[in-house]
Amino acid sequence: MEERDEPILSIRGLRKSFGVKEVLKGVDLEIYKGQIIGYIGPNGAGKSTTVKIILGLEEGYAGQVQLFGKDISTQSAAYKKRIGYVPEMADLYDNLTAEEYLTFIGELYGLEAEAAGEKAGKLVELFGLTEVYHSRIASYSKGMKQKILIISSLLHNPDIFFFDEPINGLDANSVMVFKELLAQLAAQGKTIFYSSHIMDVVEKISNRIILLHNGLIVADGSFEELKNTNSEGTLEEIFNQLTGFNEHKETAQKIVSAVQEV
Ligand SMILES: Nc1ncnc2c1ncn2[C@@H]1O[C@H](COP(=O)(O)OP(=O)(O)OP(=O)(O)O)[C@@H](O)[C@H]1O
Repeated sequence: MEERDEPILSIRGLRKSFGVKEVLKGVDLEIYKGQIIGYIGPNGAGKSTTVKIILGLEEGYAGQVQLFGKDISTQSAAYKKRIGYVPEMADLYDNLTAEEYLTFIGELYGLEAEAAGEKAGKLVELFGLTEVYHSRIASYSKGMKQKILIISSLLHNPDIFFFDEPINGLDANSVMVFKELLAQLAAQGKTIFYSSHIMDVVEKISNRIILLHNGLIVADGSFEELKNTNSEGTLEEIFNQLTGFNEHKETAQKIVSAVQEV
């Protein structure tokens, strides 16, 4: 068993407002090495905002965020080299080839150009992209671009990963590889923070699920634990229950009526 005394990520009383709108209203979290956290919540709940604060991309918050045992507001930016990040939407440098882009990213993370190129080449092959390695990213399909983002997050062998809808656009076989990759990375002691709306995937891959709703954590536990404390069966149903939503049929009917009007 891993030593679990020291959390790798610790968040206390995190609050964040945009104008008069308070998005995070006091989030408390302790995350340990080797955990796969499914971070879920309705649209606009504040999931990306939480991740951006941890990554140092969003300032002006109240509360404390410690990563790798130190407050992120006082430690040097070097801590970012221990983070792998797949954002939900990314501007890839479309005019570059994957080789150019990945070598560049590897260098940003402190790898030597040659080592970065070699590692990128190996990962590109394992992700089945060798044929297009020297083509411009602009010519890639959606799933191929997503694989490049995933490779970018892995290149520098980080200790913690933040994935935001990482399997967007991946085909079924690639999803299987990715899910297995998460399990094996976690078994190596890597920590994974996985934000997604695909409930059946979150249910299967996470060993801890955290539900953010109206700026607060309203559920935190393994899927089994959530099932025991809530009457419903699947994670989708637990999500509906905890966010107080049961109007999908009525809402769909109203949309159909609105579409058919005039
Ligand atoms: N830069 C910003 N300026 C103003 N409001 C913002 C900004 N960033 C986020 N917000 C607001 O904060 C709230 C939370 O946004 P956030 O992107 O964190 O939600 P989310 O849980 O990731 O949602 P989704 O599931 O839709 O991706 C939303 O109401 C959003 O409009």
